[in-house]
Amino acid sequence: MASFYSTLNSTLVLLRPPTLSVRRSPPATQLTHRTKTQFNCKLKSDMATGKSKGDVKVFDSNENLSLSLANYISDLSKKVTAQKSTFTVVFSGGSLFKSLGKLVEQPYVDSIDWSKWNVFWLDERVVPKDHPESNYLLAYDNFLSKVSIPPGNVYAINDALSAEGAADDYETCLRHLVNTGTLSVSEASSFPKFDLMLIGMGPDGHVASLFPGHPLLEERTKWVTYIKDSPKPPPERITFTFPVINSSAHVALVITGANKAHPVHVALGDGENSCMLPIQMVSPEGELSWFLDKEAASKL
Ligand SMILES: O=C(O)[C@H](O)[C@@H](O)[C@H](O)[C@H](O)COP(=O)(O)O
Repeated sequence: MASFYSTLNSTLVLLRPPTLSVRRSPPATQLTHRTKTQFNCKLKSDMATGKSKGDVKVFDSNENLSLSLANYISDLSKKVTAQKSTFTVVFSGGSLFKSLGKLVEQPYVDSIDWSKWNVFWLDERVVPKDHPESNYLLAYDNFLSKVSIPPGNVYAINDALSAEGAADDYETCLRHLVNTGTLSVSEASSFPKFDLMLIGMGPDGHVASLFPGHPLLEERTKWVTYIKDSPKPPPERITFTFPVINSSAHVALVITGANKAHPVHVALGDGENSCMLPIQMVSPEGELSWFLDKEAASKL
C-alpha cells in the first residue's frame, strides 16, 4: 500500500479541448447495511449506468494544466461573486497545490476578488496545523500565504480535538455558516452546496479520505466524518462525505501522474476493477470537470 503514495512529477501542454459534455446522473441509491465488499460491489451495479463523465481536459504540460485551471477558477469566481457575496471553495491536500501554481501568479492574483472567498478543507489530517502532514499547512504555504483572503474566511480544523471531536466541530461550523447564509444548501439533497470543490485522487482511486472498500463510503447522513484507520498515512483524518461532495455546484478533479492511470481508466474509460472505486462515486448535481495530465490519461 505504501508504494501507492509516492508522487510522480509530470511535465504538463494542452493536448486537446474538452471532449465530453456534462450529464446528470440519478441520486445514489440508499443502501442498507452490508459487508464492505458486498456494499461496494452492490454500488457498482446500482450506480454504473447513470455515471456522469463530465468535461474532460488532458494536458501534456504542467504549465498548461495549471493555466487552464487558473482560468477556470478565476472565471468561476467572477461569475459567482457577481451573483452573491460569497464564493465557497473546498481544497483537498496532496499534489493539487502544484497544479494551483498559476492561480497565485499574475494576472490572477491581482484580478480575483479574494475578499469574497471562503475556504474549506475536503479532508484534513488530525495533526497540529504546523505539522508537516497538515493539509492546512500545505494550503497555507502554497496558496493562502500568497493571496488576500480574510483570515476569518478560512475554516481550518480545530487541531486541539480528537478525530471524532474535530469532525463534529467542523460539521457544526458548516451548519452555522448555512444558518448565517454564507454557505448555500442544495434544494435537491438538503446537504451544503459548495460553489467549487478542487479534488485530487490517490493511486488507489480514493478521494477526500474516502478509501476503496471502507465503510465510510456508505455514509449518507453526516456532513463531516472521521477515520482512524486510513490506509494512507497519517491514519487519523476528518473528511467530507459523499452526499456533501455530490451536492456541489462545481467539482474539479485534478489528477496528475502515471500512478493514477488505472483508476482514471476505470472511471472514464473501459478499465475494470472488481468493485466501485471512490472516484467513480463522484457525481455532483452541478458541473464535473476533469483536469488530467497525459500520464494520468495514458490508458484512455
Ligand atoms: O489528505 C490527503 O491525503 C488528501 O486530501 C488526499 O485525498 C489527496 O487529495 C489524494 O490522496 C491525492 O493526493 P496526491 O495528489 O498527492 O496523490
